[in-house]
Amino acid sequence: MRKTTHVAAGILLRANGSFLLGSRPAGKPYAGYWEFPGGKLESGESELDALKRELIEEMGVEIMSATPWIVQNFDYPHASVRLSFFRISNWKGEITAHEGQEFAWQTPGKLNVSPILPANGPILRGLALPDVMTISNVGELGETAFLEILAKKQPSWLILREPQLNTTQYRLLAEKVLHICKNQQTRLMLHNAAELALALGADGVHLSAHSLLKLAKRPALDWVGASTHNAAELGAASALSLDYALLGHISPTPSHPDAAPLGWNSLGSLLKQGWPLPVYALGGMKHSDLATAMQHGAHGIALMRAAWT
Ligand SMILES: Nc1nc2c([nH]c(=O)n2[C@@H]2O[C@H](COP(=O)(O)OP(=O)(O)OP(=O)(O)O)[C@@H](O)[C@H]2O)c(=O)[nH]1
Ligand SMILES: [Mg+2]
Repeated sequence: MRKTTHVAAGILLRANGSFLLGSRPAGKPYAGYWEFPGGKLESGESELDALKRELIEEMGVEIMSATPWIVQNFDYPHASVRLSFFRISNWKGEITAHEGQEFAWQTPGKLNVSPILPANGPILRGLALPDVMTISNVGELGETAFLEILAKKQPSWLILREPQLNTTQYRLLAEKVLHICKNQQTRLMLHNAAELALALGADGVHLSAHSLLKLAKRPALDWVGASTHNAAELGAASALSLDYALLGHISPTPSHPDAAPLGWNSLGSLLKQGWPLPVYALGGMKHSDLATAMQHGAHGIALMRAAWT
């Protein structure tokens, strides 16, 4: 087996969600391809230390805070790389091309530069995911109240998970919810219902861990995510190239009164193993938990009760 080169790369993010790409300088492998600024770890260096050094060297930027994001392994003809991506929304210094590269701010889902480094293609989709994923709560709120709050709050993404409904009831609800979501540009993920999502034209499907483990291939929908509880299930979601995973439950929640919560430390150690997909902290989350979740390597938080109050 050949040696793996460890690389740290930084995603500079502006408040409007746009992110920075740089072109690789002449003389390097894949010159002219677009990438996230960063480079190889030197011996004994941590990923974050390497990233801080590279961003100063390559572009005169001092990182004020960065949170670990996803880890992508990729085999190039010239090297096998393990890329650890960080999200950076707080930095100091003028962005300056110290290596003759070009820089371009990009909008998720609407890239206007090319080509992109092959390892980066799959991860760019993750930048279109929201910090807060919302999960429906018709079960506790009742349908009328839920639909009203949905139209008022207009979340950017919604997972319609209502296990108390039978197939017919769920389909009827999904039709109403989809109508509201289309009007207000909320992306809608149906729960364990890939065929219904295709038939109705919903944005994707969200799988329970149980369904995830039974699947041999990714359902043919634009967006596919899954609920997970441990490394084996995160591994299954990664192997199917899913777009995101929810991981929980992290804090005590009335949804799982008997099961012990994972807690932030276990979430942190699980995510430190490095997964190629964004992971949301789920279970007993409040809006105020977002920063803690991100510091532990999560992409964001998934809210059920707290999303609708
Ligand atoms: N910086 C960076 N490297 C990436 C990305 N995606 C990706 O596949 N790589 C690969 O990771 C490796 C690290 O690249 P690098 O050339 O930036 O390393 P470096 O800054 O330390 O350069 P040097 O070795 O010339 O000093 C390359 O094989 C590159 O193709 C990315 O988004 N950013
Ligand atoms: Mg570099």
